[in-house]
Order: sequence, then C-alpha cells, then structure tokens
Amino acid sequence: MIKVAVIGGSGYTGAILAKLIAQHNELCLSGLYVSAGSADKGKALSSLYPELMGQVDQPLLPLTDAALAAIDADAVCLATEHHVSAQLAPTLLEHGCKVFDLSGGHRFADAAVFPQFYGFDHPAPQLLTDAVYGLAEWAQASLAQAALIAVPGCYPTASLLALKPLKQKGLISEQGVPVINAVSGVSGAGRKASLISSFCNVSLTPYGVLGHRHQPEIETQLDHPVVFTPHLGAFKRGILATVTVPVAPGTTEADVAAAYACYDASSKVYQLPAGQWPKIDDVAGSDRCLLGWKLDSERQVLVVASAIDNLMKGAASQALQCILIRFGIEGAL
Ligand SMILES: NC(=O)C1=CN([C@@H]2O[C@H](COP(=O)(O)OP(=O)(O)OC[C@H]3O[C@@H](n4cnc5c(N)ncnc54)[C@H](OP(=O)(O)O)[C@@H]3O)[C@@H](O)[C@H]2O)C=CC1
Ligand SMILES: CC(=O)N[C@@H](CCC(=O)OP(=O)(O)O)C(=O)O
Repeated sequence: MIKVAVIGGSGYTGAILAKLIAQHNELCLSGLYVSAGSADKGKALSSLYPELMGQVDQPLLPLTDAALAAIDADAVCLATEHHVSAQLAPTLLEHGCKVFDLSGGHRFADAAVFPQFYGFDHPAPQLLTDAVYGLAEWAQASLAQAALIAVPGCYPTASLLALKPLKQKGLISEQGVPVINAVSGVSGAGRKASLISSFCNVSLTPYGVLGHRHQPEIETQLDHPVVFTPHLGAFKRGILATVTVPVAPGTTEADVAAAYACYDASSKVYQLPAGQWPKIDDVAGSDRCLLGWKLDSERQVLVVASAIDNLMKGAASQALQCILIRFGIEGAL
C-alpha cells in the first residue's frame, strides 16, 4: 500500500483526488490537510461534499507545520495555490516524500517566469530543474524516477494532448503559430467565492488575453510559439480547446491520423470518428481526453478540438496517473 497525503483536501481538485486515492486498492489516504487557520479544519471531508459520505469521512487537519503531512506518507499531493505549493515542497522532499504538485508552482525550469507570470519570486529555485512535467502520456520514463512532479495545468493538458503528436511528426508549419481558443467551466477558478465565478456574473467571455500564465507553459512544453486565449463559460466542469494549426506543406489526412496513432488503446486519449466533435458533457467527470479534427489540405490548416474535465484529466486524475506511474502500479495509461 502506498500512503498518500493531500494538502488542500477541501478544494475542488483536492477533494476529487482524495476520493480517487481512497477508491484505489493499492493506495491509501494518510491524511487530508487545510491551512492552519481554515474555517473547515476538523470537519470531515464528506460534510463538505456529501456525495463522499462513506467514501472519504476523514477529517481535514490544520497544517500547522509542513512536516506534519510527511508523517507516515510516501507521497504528498499539493492541491494548493501556486505560492503555497512552492513553499511547502522543500520540507516534504527533505522528509523523503514524493511530491505531486497540482499547482503551477513547479512547472517551469526557469525561475524568472514566476515573478512575471505568477507574481512571486520562487522560494526554492534550485528544485525547478529537477521537477518532472507530468503530462502522463508523454512523460512515463521520467515520471518513473521523479521526486517532484509538476502536474500540468488544465488548459495546457487539453492543448498539449492535441498539439504534441503533430509537433513530434513535424506537421506544424515552422513559421506558423497555432491558435488555441479554450473555454473552461467555472470550477477552474477553485472553490473560494469570488465575484468572477459568481453565478450571476458568469456568461461567456475571454480573459487573460495575451498574458495568461498557461501560454508560456504550453509554448515551453511544445517548443513552439502559440497564441492562447482562455474563456470562462457558464457551466461547472470541463474544458473545450479548439486549436487552429497551420500545417507543414503537403500534410495529408493520413499524416495526421498517423500522428494521433501515438495514443494507443491503453491511453486516456481517444480520437472520435471523422466528422464527430467532442462535447463538454462527454468528458465531465471522466479521466479522458476526447479529440476530433478536420484538415483543409488546400489551405494547409488543421482544426483540432480537445475536451477534458478540468478537475480530472486537467488536475486530479492526471495526478493519480502520475502517482501510479511513479510507484509502478498498473492502470495509469
Ligand atoms: N480548479 C481547476 O480546474 C484546476 C486547478 N489547478 C490548480 O490546483 C490547485 C488547487 O486548485 P483548486 O482545487 O481549484 O483550489 P481551491 O481553491 O478549490 O482549494 C484550495 C485548497 O487549498 C487549501 N489551502 C489554502 N491555503 C492553504 C495553506 N496555506 N496550507 C494548506 N492548505 C491551504 C484550501 O483550504 P483552506 O483555504 O480552507 O485552508 C483548499 O482546500 C491550484 O494551484 C490550481 O491553480 C490545476 C488544474 C485545474
Ligand atoms: C476558469 C479559471 O479561472 N481557470 C484558471 C485555470 C485553472 C487553474 O487552476 O490553473 P493551473 O492549471 O495553472 O493550476 C485560470 O485561468 O486561472
């Protein structure tokens, strides 16, 4: 049994991850933590999320010292804000735990990205070059050895699963810039009440235009420039990323199909039959990514639509995949 603690256990991603860990027969939940001053400390997780009654009734413990979470844990998951994860990770690693960070606190090797896109100076820049970016389908070998795993962002997961097979096969025009328009449900903003995510305020609108922190994350992991525009939509869960890709001259449908054949039957990525497009409702609550695409070979343009659940493949279920790969447990892919 691998013992896993979750810090940020009362949040949207942390609660789902706690459930996935509790359900897995080779993992057990060693502790669930919230901040030392949390209004929820001492409460059972299932009192916040009644659908978890009988599944995760453990109490949310106040994290007065990061080392507490390391007690009796092989792994610790950080479902906390970026700067909180960055502060907690060094102590957990010093105590010998494998750390799975769901935030953006360790997704860049270059510490200079943090003040620019995250608004803080990284407290442990020496850890960044060894952190493994856990896009599960693309990082199996490096995950198997990693101590610190940066679980990818939700929009980057949807975008990179669509774009990386094309890049790998040289199908993205060298001079061209893929354009990603992605819509997220409101749970992407987390559980805390805010005007931005209040029911009457949410409609459908772009935000973070030409400045969202996921643009450099996608570009770094793809090794290609992109234009990324996120949108907030009036639904709870899911992301639909529609990606317009300028393709290399001569690219055929057979080339695109061959590129996506990298996702075999055991992966969490599924291609829809030609002419079918993914819908948010097809992925909400699931650990899968659905892809649909169409090529205009005359105009050398490919449109790919990629749908995931932001809280699952975009966060918690991808973290679970990373844990399973890291500890050599079957069923990750
Ligand atoms: N929501 C999403 O779709 C996705 C989120 N992520 C990332 O995952 C992380 C978690 O996101 P999400 O679940 O949405 O966030 P939430 O706001 O829903 O939850 C945050 C959790 O962190 C706890 N917390 C806050 N401060 C501390 C602290 N100092 N020590 C310990 N626990 C603390 C909160 O409890 P309390 O405040 O009561 O202490 C709460 O349990 C974020 O970094 C987010 O960017 C990544 C991909 C997708
Ligand atoms: C709808 C919404 O607000 N989405 C969040 C992205 C989700 C997230 O938490 O970002 P990370 O993957 O970087 O952790 C945002 O745009 O900031």
